[in-house]
Amino acid sequence: MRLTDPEIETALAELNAGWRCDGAALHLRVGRRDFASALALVSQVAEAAEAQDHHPDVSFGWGWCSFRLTTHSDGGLTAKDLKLARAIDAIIAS
Ligand SMILES: C[C@H](O)[C@H](O)[C@H]1CNC2=NC(N)=NC(=O)C2=N1
Repeated sequence: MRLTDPEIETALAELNAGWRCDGAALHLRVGRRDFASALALVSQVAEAAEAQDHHPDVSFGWGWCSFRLTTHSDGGLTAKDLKLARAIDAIIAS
């Protein structure tokens, strides 16, 4: 069940700074010290995604990671994306 725009707005306000919504997906880009640190974050997020059976699209390189969350089976944003975004926020804050 796709989220409504008000639900998305509320969720964005509750998530940590940095998440952006393009309507169909949530986007977050974070900096890291180097390539190994970026890969370590990707690995931590991958673990959470596997645990939730809900997966981000991921790009990363030396000093940065980028996550894109959408529910492919629903063609847009759902509560599953918010749950994963919260998990990613917690990993970044840890
Ligand atoms: C069968 C399995 O539950 C589905 O393929 C899951 C896997 N991870 C997923 N991740 C995302 N982002 N969207 C999905 O629709 C999705 N579906």
